[in-house]
Amino acid sequence: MLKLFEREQLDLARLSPEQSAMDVRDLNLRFGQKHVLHNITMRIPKHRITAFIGQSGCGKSSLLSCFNRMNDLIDTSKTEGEIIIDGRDINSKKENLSLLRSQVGMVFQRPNPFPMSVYENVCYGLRLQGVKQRRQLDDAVEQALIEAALWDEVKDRLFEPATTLSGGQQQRLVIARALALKPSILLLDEPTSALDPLTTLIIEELMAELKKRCTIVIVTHNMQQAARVSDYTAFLHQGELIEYSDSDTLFTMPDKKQTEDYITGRYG
Ligand SMILES: Nc1ncnc2c1ncn2[C@@H]1O[C@H](COP(=O)(O)OP(=O)(O)OP(=O)(O)O)[C@@H](O)[C@H]1O
Repeated sequence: MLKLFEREQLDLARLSPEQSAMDVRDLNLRFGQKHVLHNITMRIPKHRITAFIGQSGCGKSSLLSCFNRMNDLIDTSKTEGEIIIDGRDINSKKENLSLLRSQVGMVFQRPNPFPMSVYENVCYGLRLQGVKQRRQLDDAVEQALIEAALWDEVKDRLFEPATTLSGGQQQRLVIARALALKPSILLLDEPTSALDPLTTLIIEELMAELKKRCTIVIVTHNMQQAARVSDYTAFLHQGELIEYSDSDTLFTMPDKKQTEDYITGRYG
Protein backbone atom coordinates (compact mmCIF):
# COMPACT_ATOMS: atom_id res chain seq x y z
CA MET A 1 0.00 0.00 0.00
CA LEU A 2 1.35 3.43 -0.96
CA LYS A 3 2.24 5.42 2.14
CA LEU A 4 2.30 9.18 2.18
CA PHE A 5 5.12 9.33 4.68
CA GLU A 6 7.83 7.04 5.93
CA ARG A 7 8.09 6.82 9.70
CA GLU A 8 9.94 5.19 12.52
CA GLN A 9 7.85 2.59 14.33
CA LEU A 10 7.19 3.04 18.02
CA ASP A 11 6.21 0.27 20.38
CA LEU A 12 2.75 1.39 21.56
CA ALA A 13 2.95 -0.75 24.69
CA ARG A 14 6.19 0.90 25.77
CA LEU A 15 5.72 4.56 24.89
CA SER A 16 7.50 6.82 27.33
CA PRO A 17 5.65 9.87 28.69
CA GLU A 18 7.82 12.00 26.33
CA GLN A 19 6.59 9.97 23.36
CA SER A 20 2.90 10.06 24.39
CA ALA A 21 0.64 12.91 23.38
CA MET A 22 -2.19 11.34 25.36
CA ASP A 23 -2.38 8.56 27.89
CA VAL A 24 -5.94 7.27 28.15
CA ARG A 25 -6.64 5.15 31.23
CA ASP A 26 -9.78 3.14 31.89
CA LEU A 27 -11.99 5.60 30.08
CA ASN A 28 -15.73 5.01 30.28
CA LEU A 29 -18.40 7.20 28.73
CA ARG A 30 -22.13 7.07 29.22
CA PHE A 31 -24.94 9.04 27.62
CA GLY A 32 -27.72 8.60 30.18
CA GLN A 33 -28.19 4.83 30.56
CA LYS A 34 -26.25 4.08 27.38
CA HIS A 35 -22.72 2.85 28.07
CA VAL A 36 -20.88 4.08 24.98
CA LEU A 37 -17.16 3.56 25.75
CA HIS A 38 -15.88 0.65 27.85
CA ASN A 39 -12.57 0.82 29.71
CA ILE A 40 -10.55 2.36 26.90
CA THR A 41 -6.84 2.31 27.70
CA MET A 42 -4.39 3.49 25.07
CA ARG A 43 -1.48 5.80 24.47
CA ILE A 44 -1.54 8.10 21.47
CA PRO A 45 1.99 8.72 20.16
CA LYS A 46 3.26 12.26 19.64
CA HIS A 47 3.81 13.58 16.13
CA ARG A 48 2.10 10.64 14.54
CA ILE A 49 -1.29 10.15 12.88
CA THR A 50 -3.59 7.74 14.70
CA ALA A 51 -6.81 6.62 13.01
CA PHE A 52 -9.98 5.34 14.68
CA ILE A 53 -11.97 2.90 12.58
CA GLY A 54 -15.03 0.75 13.23
CA GLN A 55 -18.70 0.35 12.37
CA SER A 56 -21.08 3.26 12.55
CA GLY A 57 -22.10 3.84 16.16
CA CYS A 58 -19.11 2.01 17.70
CA GLY A 59 -18.00 5.17 19.52
CA LYS A 60 -15.22 6.66 17.37
CA SER A 61 -16.48 10.26 17.44
CA SER A 62 -17.43 10.01 21.11
CA LEU A 63 -13.90 8.87 21.95
CA LEU A 64 -12.40 11.69 19.89
CA SER A 65 -14.67 14.17 21.67
CA CYS A 66 -13.37 12.98 25.05
CA PHE A 67 -9.96 14.36 24.11
CA ASN A 68 -11.08 17.98 24.33
CA ARG A 69 -14.08 17.43 26.61
CA MET A 70 -16.62 18.22 23.89
CA ASN A 71 -18.93 15.60 25.40
CA ASP A 72 -19.34 17.96 28.35
CA LEU A 73 -21.71 19.90 26.11
CA ILE A 74 -24.13 16.94 26.22
CA ASP A 75 -26.16 17.12 29.43
CA THR A 76 -26.55 13.37 29.83
CA SER A 77 -22.86 12.54 29.37
CA LYS A 78 -20.82 11.06 32.19
CA THR A 79 -17.11 10.32 31.86
CA GLU A 80 -14.93 8.20 34.12
CA GLY A 81 -11.22 7.52 33.85
CA GLU A 82 -8.19 9.62 33.06
CA ILE A 83 -6.77 11.27 29.98
CA ILE A 84 -3.29 12.54 30.66
CA ILE A 85 -2.01 15.33 28.43
CA ASP A 86 1.24 17.08 29.33
CA GLY A 87 1.24 15.40 32.72
CA ARG A 88 -2.24 16.52 33.81
CA ASP A 89 -5.57 14.69 33.82
CA ILE A 90 -7.84 16.73 31.54
CA ASN A 91 -10.88 15.06 33.14
CA SER A 92 -10.10 16.86 36.36
CA LYS A 93 -12.72 19.38 37.54
CA LYS A 94 -9.98 22.00 37.62
CA GLU A 95 -9.30 21.74 33.88
CA ASN A 96 -9.60 25.07 32.04
CA LEU A 97 -11.77 24.03 29.07
CA SER A 98 -11.10 26.97 26.78
CA LEU A 99 -7.36 26.49 27.19
CA LEU A 100 -7.76 22.76 26.63
CA ARG A 101 -9.71 23.36 23.42
CA SER A 102 -7.03 25.64 22.05
CA GLN A 103 -4.40 23.04 22.91
CA VAL A 104 -6.52 20.23 21.42
CA GLY A 105 -8.11 21.57 18.24
CA MET A 106 -11.00 19.87 16.47
CA VAL A 107 -12.18 19.80 12.87
CA PHE A 108 -15.50 18.26 11.86
CA GLN A 109 -16.89 16.43 8.87
CA ARG A 110 -18.55 19.44 7.25
CA PRO A 111 -16.40 22.55 6.92
CA ASN A 112 -17.89 25.07 9.33
CA PRO A 113 -16.35 28.49 8.68
CA PHE A 114 -17.96 31.29 10.65
CA PRO A 115 -20.02 33.81 8.64
CA MET A 116 -17.19 36.33 8.48
CA SER A 117 -14.09 36.99 6.38
CA VAL A 118 -11.28 34.52 5.79
CA TYR A 119 -9.03 36.70 7.96
CA GLU A 120 -11.49 36.96 10.85
CA ASN A 121 -12.09 33.20 10.78
CA VAL A 122 -8.41 32.49 11.29
CA CYS A 123 -7.87 35.03 14.06
CA TYR A 124 -11.19 34.33 15.81
CA GLY A 125 -9.65 32.32 18.67
CA LEU A 126 -6.78 34.75 19.10
CA ARG A 127 -9.19 37.66 19.43
CA LEU A 128 -11.09 35.65 22.07
CA GLN A 129 -7.79 35.24 23.88
CA GLY A 130 -7.46 39.03 23.90
CA VAL A 131 -4.89 39.51 21.13
CA LYS A 132 -5.54 42.99 19.66
CA GLN A 133 -2.33 44.07 17.97
CA ARG A 134 -2.88 44.20 14.23
CA ARG A 135 0.68 43.17 13.40
CA GLN A 136 0.48 40.11 15.67
CA LEU A 137 -2.87 39.07 14.16
CA ASP A 138 -1.59 39.58 10.60
CA ASP A 139 1.45 37.40 11.27
CA ALA A 140 -0.59 34.68 12.96
CA VAL A 141 -3.13 34.60 10.12
CA GLU A 142 -0.42 34.36 7.49
CA GLN A 143 1.46 31.63 9.35
CA ALA A 144 -1.65 29.53 10.01
CA LEU A 145 -2.78 29.82 6.39
CA ILE A 146 0.69 28.81 5.17
CA GLU A 147 0.66 25.80 7.52
CA ALA A 148 -2.78 24.84 6.26
CA ALA A 149 -1.49 25.03 2.65
CA LEU A 150 -4.07 27.71 1.82
CA TRP A 151 -2.10 30.97 1.84
CA ASP A 152 -1.33 31.12 -1.89
CA GLU A 153 -4.98 30.58 -2.76
CA VAL A 154 -6.44 33.18 -0.40
CA LYS A 155 -3.77 35.82 0.20
CA ASP A 156 -5.54 38.20 -2.19
CA ARG A 157 -9.00 37.57 -0.77
CA LEU A 158 -8.43 37.66 2.97
CA PHE A 159 -11.33 40.04 3.53
CA GLU A 160 -13.88 38.18 1.42
CA PRO A 161 -16.51 36.06 3.18
CA ALA A 162 -15.17 32.60 4.03
CA THR A 163 -18.33 31.12 2.54
CA THR A 164 -17.11 32.11 -0.95
CA LEU A 165 -14.30 29.52 -0.70
CA SER A 166 -14.67 26.01 -2.14
CA GLY A 167 -15.45 23.09 0.20
CA GLY A 168 -11.82 21.94 0.27
CA GLN A 169 -10.61 25.48 0.88
CA GLN A 170 -13.15 25.91 3.67
CA GLN A 171 -11.92 22.71 5.34
CA ARG A 172 -8.30 23.97 5.17
CA LEU A 173 -9.51 27.32 6.52
CA VAL A 174 -11.06 25.57 9.51
CA ILE A 175 -7.77 23.71 10.01
CA ALA A 176 -5.95 27.08 9.85
CA ARG A 177 -8.37 28.45 12.47
CA ALA A 178 -7.35 25.62 14.80
CA LEU A 179 -3.64 25.98 13.93
CA ALA A 180 -3.63 29.70 14.77
CA LEU A 181 -3.98 28.66 18.42
CA LYS A 182 -0.85 26.49 18.18
CA PRO A 183 -2.50 23.23 19.21
CA SER A 184 -0.31 20.31 20.20
CA ILE A 185 -3.07 17.88 19.17
CA LEU A 186 -5.47 18.09 16.23
CA LEU A 187 -8.63 15.98 16.20
CA LEU A 188 -10.15 15.37 12.77
CA ASP A 189 -13.62 13.83 12.67
CA GLU A 190 -14.13 12.45 9.16
CA PRO A 191 -12.50 15.57 7.70
CA THR A 192 -12.75 14.49 4.06
CA SER A 193 -16.03 12.62 3.88
CA ALA A 194 -17.78 15.65 2.34
CA LEU A 195 -14.99 16.30 -0.17
CA ASP A 196 -14.16 15.02 -3.66
CA PRO A 197 -11.17 12.65 -4.21
CA LEU A 198 -8.75 15.33 -5.39
CA THR A 199 -9.54 17.65 -2.48
CA THR A 200 -9.30 14.65 -0.16
CA LEU A 201 -5.76 14.04 -1.42
CA ILE A 202 -4.83 17.67 -0.69
CA ILE A 203 -6.08 17.31 2.90
CA GLU A 204 -4.29 13.96 3.30
CA GLU A 205 -1.00 15.49 2.12
CA LEU A 206 -1.59 18.36 4.51
CA MET A 207 -2.01 15.91 7.41
CA ALA A 208 1.32 14.26 6.56
CA GLU A 209 2.93 17.71 6.71
CA LEU A 210 1.10 18.81 9.88
CA LYS A 211 2.19 15.86 11.98
CA LYS A 212 5.63 17.46 12.09
CA ARG A 213 4.15 20.18 14.29
CA CYS A 214 1.33 18.38 16.11
CA THR A 215 -0.18 15.02 16.91
CA ILE A 216 -3.16 14.04 14.76
CA VAL A 217 -6.06 11.75 15.60
CA ILE A 218 -8.50 11.08 12.79
CA VAL A 219 -11.85 9.30 12.66
CA THR A 220 -12.47 7.84 9.23
CA HIS A 221 -14.90 5.48 7.56
CA ASN A 222 -12.51 5.10 4.70
CA MET A 223 -10.15 2.21 5.38
CA GLN A 224 -7.96 3.03 2.39
CA GLN A 225 -7.53 6.46 3.88
CA ALA A 226 -6.65 5.06 7.30
CA ALA A 227 -4.09 2.72 5.73
CA ARG A 228 -2.70 5.51 3.55
CA VAL A 229 -2.28 8.29 6.05
CA SER A 230 -2.14 6.86 9.54
CA ASP A 231 0.85 5.50 11.40
CA TYR A 232 -1.31 3.72 13.98
CA THR A 233 -4.89 2.48 13.84
CA ALA A 234 -7.36 1.63 16.57
CA PHE A 235 -10.31 -0.61 15.74
CA LEU A 236 -13.35 -0.13 17.96
CA HIS A 237 -16.40 -2.35 18.21
CA GLN A 238 -19.44 -1.55 20.34
CA GLY A 239 -17.49 0.87 22.48
CA GLU A 240 -14.54 -1.44 23.09
CA LEU A 241 -11.02 -1.06 21.83
CA ILE A 242 -10.53 -4.37 20.06
CA GLU A 243 -7.15 -3.84 18.44
CA TYR A 244 -4.62 -1.04 18.32
CA SER A 245 -1.34 -1.29 16.49
CA ASP A 246 0.76 0.18 13.75
CA SER A 247 -1.38 0.53 10.65
CA ASP A 248 0.67 -1.81 8.47
CA THR A 249 0.18 -4.67 10.91
CA LEU A 250 -3.48 -3.94 11.59
CA PHE A 251 -4.38 -3.85 7.92
CA THR A 252 -2.23 -6.75 6.75
CA MET A 253 -1.95 -9.12 9.75
CA PRO A 254 -4.66 -8.24 12.27
CA ASP A 255 -4.43 -10.10 15.52
CA LYS A 256 -8.16 -10.38 16.25
CA LYS A 257 -10.83 -12.10 14.19
CA GLN A 258 -13.21 -9.16 14.67
CA THR A 259 -10.64 -6.79 13.15
CA GLU A 260 -10.08 -9.13 10.23
CA ASP A 261 -13.82 -9.45 9.63
CA TYR A 262 -14.18 -5.68 9.65
CA ILE A 263 -11.27 -4.82 7.38
CA THR A 264 -12.18 -7.55 4.91
CA GLY A 265 -15.73 -6.25 4.78
CA ARG A 266 -17.39 -9.27 6.39
CA TYR A 267 -19.42 -6.91 8.52
CA GLY A 268 -19.91 -3.20 8.93
N1 LIG B 1 -25.73 13.03 22.21
C1 LIG B 1 -25.94 11.72 22.33
N2 LIG B 1 -26.90 11.24 23.16
C2 LIG B 1 -27.11 9.91 23.28
N3 LIG B 1 -26.42 8.97 22.61
C3 LIG B 1 -25.46 9.39 21.78
C4 LIG B 1 -25.16 10.77 21.59
N4 LIG B 1 -24.15 10.87 20.69
C5 LIG B 1 -23.83 9.60 20.34
N5 LIG B 1 -24.61 8.72 20.98
C6 LIG B 1 -24.56 7.26 20.89
O1 LIG B 1 -23.25 6.85 21.22
C7 LIG B 1 -22.87 5.75 20.41
C8 LIG B 1 -21.55 6.09 19.73
O2 LIG B 1 -21.79 7.13 18.80
P1 LIG B 1 -20.61 7.78 17.97
O3 LIG B 1 -21.17 8.92 17.20
O4 LIG B 1 -19.47 8.03 18.85
O5 LIG B 1 -20.23 6.58 16.98
P2 LIG B 1 -19.34 6.60 15.69
O6 LIG B 1 -18.56 5.32 15.72
O7 LIG B 1 -18.57 7.85 15.59
O8 LIG B 1 -20.45 6.54 14.55
P3 LIG B 1 -20.45 7.11 13.06
O9 LIG B 1 -19.37 6.36 12.36
O10 LIG B 1 -21.81 6.76 12.56
O11 LIG B 1 -20.21 8.59 13.14
C9 LIG B 1 -24.01 5.49 19.45
O12 LIG B 1 -24.79 4.45 19.98
C10 LIG B 1 -24.77 6.78 19.45
O13 LIG B 1 -26.14 6.55 19.20
